[in-house]
Amino acid sequence: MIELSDVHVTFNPGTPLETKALRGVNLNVPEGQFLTVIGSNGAGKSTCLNLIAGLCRPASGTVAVAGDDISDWPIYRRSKFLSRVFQDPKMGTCEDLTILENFALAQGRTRPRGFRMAVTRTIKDEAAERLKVLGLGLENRLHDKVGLLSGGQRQAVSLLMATTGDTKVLLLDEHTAALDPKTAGFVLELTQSIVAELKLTVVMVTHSMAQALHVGDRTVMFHRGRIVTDIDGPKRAAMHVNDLLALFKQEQHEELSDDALLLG
Ligand SMILES: Nc1ncnc2c1ncn2[C@@H]1O[C@H](COP(=O)(O)OP(=O)(O)OP(=O)(O)O)[C@@H](O)[C@H]1O
Repeated sequence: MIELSDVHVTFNPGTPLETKALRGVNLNVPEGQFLTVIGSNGAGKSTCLNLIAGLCRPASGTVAVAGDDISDWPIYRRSKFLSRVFQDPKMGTCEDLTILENFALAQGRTRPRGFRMAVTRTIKDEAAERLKVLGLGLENRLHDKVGLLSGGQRQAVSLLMATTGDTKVLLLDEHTAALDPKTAGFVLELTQSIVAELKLTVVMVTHSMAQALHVGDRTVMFHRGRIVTDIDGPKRAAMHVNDLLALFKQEQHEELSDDALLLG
């Protein structure tokens, strides 16, 4: 479904600030797979998501989705099948618009020439139906401004909005990191149930090694712009957080500082 072939991304090339953020990344994420991505600070995780989302372009190599080389596609063209949820709950929603208006906006996401924000009865019914599943009573607050919601409520709404329409690929950029543990657990469970229901292909960046191992089907670890570990199946199922940490140290021949990765 998602295929990165020998991708290199370099920021500020040819200047003293040159940074090789991705250095020959090969990654094939099959349709329906839930991939978790972990790595130390500056390893290239966000750059990888940016590359798939179209926020940066490869210096060389290709990015393909469903067999199409999308390396040069503009963001709006990708948004027809791809969406993203960020760490900051404020990033996924417009606080000055109501919950319903935000849903209408999400529906318009797939249209290339600007968005239409017409709130039709269908959108209202769909929004209410999907919000009801959250069990937060938000289906009765369709006309409340999103700015009134808590961070967790807002992130749950962001997730619903990101998975409206024809979304096939979901990119999660540490989307539970800014939430308290209980709310993070709720949003993560919601994520897993939506992904299973809609059979989405997912790339989730996390700093939590436990989350990386226990959520999804496969885990890759980035270090200095390269994928250094790629585990799935029984090997991954039998692995504990400490094993993953040991594997990282073995791959890198170096010690990790405690703040580079969260062990919990
Ligand atoms: N827009 C940019 N301009 C210049 N350098 C950048 C830019 N974006 C990222 N970088 C650099 O590229 C490297 C990879 O950054 P990236 O954000 O992908 O890492 P990360 O693994 O997501 O790290 P973190 O966990 O700290 O968010 C880093 O050295 C970073 O400073």
